[in-house]
Amino acid sequence: SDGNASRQWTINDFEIGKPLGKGKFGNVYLAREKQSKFVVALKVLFKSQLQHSNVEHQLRREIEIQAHLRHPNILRLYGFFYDKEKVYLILEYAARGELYKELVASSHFDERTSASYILSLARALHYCHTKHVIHRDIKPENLLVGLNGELKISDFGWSVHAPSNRRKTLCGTLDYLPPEMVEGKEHSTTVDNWSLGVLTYEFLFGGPPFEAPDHQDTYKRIVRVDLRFPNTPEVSAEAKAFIRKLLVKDASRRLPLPEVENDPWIRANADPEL
Ligand SMILES: O=C(O)Cn1ncc2ncnc(NCCc3cnc(NC(=O)Nc4cccc(Cl)c4)s3)c21
Repeated sequence: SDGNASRQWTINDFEIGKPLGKGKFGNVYLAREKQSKFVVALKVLFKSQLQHSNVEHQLRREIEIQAHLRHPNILRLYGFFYDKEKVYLILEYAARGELYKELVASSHFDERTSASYILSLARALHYCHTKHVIHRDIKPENLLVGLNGELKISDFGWSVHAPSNRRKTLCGTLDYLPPEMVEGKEHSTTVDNWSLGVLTYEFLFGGPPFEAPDHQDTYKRIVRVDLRFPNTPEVSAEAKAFIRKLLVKDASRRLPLPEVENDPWIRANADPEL
């Protein structure tokens, strides 16, 4: 309930468990709130590093945005607290960790698994877009898996309100960015539609579509929409047709997210229980 979100937590309210992951700004630990015995993930961020990288405003925006998002496929940010040198994010615990590890372990997903994940993602992103929130950083590392295999979009550290021309300092990979963002132009919610297409390709083929030895080559392949499909693994024509509906240079012509569930490939392959 929101009653808890606003109370002042301290680190002494939690028992800290095993580290779940190591990040650029700090680590994530399994933790349990002592009174309620509620299990969470606790991300510990060092203020010094946040200040050094000048991202405090981004963190504040993330906390603000996440406070208003409630969806089964969006990882909850229950609240935060801080002490002299650290900021702590109280996060929903995703018991099966990063989807990325499963993708690497199996090299690629089959069409039913891929379509089911993509449908969940489309619904979560459409929910964000109805609240004028663009995630902007949809990639396997930001997708977590819950106890029952359900997908959770996480890390709204790069999200903004639409429309935006806020530069995404291209420190990370360009692979998931649409042409309008790599070109630094104004962009809107449909940047996430593009990323959904990149992700579909990566689930099915094991790597992103515009991968290249260096930034410049990736940049060129994205702005030219230089999309090629390898002959292996074997992928259906319907899957390729679905990807082509999202990887469209003209942002206004990308498949709208509410129409994803009516796509023939999604209908034929996504788990109807979703
Ligand atoms: O820990 C792992 O590696 C994987 N793992 N495994 C299970 C699990 N369950 C829950 N969460 C996990 N990880 C944290 C996911 C995040 C959610 N939201 C974030 N936000 C953020 O980092 N914001 C942020 C940071 C620094 C600067 C700025 Cl500007 C913004 S990180 C889990």
